[in-house]
Amino acid sequence: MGTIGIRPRFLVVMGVSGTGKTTIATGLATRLGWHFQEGDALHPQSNVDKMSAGQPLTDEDRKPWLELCRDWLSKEIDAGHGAVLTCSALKRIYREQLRRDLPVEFIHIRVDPKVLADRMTHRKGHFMPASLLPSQLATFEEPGEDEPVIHVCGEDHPDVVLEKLIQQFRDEENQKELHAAVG
Ligand SMILES: Nc1ncnc2c1ncn2[C@@H]1O[C@H](COP(=O)(O)OP(=O)(O)OP(=O)(O)O)[C@@H](O)[C@H]1O
Ligand SMILES: O=C(O)[C@H](O)[C@@H](O)[C@H](O)[C@H](O)CO
Repeated sequence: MGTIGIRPRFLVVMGVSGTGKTTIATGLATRLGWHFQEGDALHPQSNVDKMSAGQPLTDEDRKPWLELCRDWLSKEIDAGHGAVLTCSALKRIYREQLRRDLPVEFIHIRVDPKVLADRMTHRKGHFMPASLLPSQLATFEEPGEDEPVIHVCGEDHPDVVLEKLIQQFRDEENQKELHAAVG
């Protein structure tokens, strides 16, 4: 158990660009004392160059990047330390690659596309141009019921999202303890 009674989890904060993945992932890592990795920092330079030039990535471009993301998660799992990674994880096959043989869970941040367009237009110092938002939205595959995904509303204040997530983690711990005591 961690310092505030929450067992280590291995989370990918996912969603199209501008949904607030970095904001939520760093907030969780700080509050829970878990390790954080910015998925964007693992992109090969060729991917960053492509996106900066306004070209969407292909499955082939994303494959080696997703493997680096999975390697990071795998190392954290071996170390047993709670960990949070940001990664768009837009398609089911990408999410399957990330969690292959690993106890990885996803937090999907939903935001209305109009709000996203506004955020991306006003964001400074980021390589991702707002012009790539339509391709992000077109590529995105809604996670299925069978995928280990928690959905959150990315239009709420980040503090509200973080409070709800941590409460949900606590509730799940309590449920488990109850089952163990009863069963
Ligand atoms: N809940 C929120 N409400 C309002 N603004 C937010 C919220 N979360 C993030 N933002 C703002 O939206 C912008 C995008 O946030 P952030 O960089 O965390 O998203 P991201 O999903 O990591 O983006 P990318 O994948 O493109 O790197 C930032 O300017 C951030 O301050
Ligand atoms: O799969 C992708 O197309 C990429 O990961 C993008 O989503 C960006 O890296 C990220 O969102 C930065 O804005």
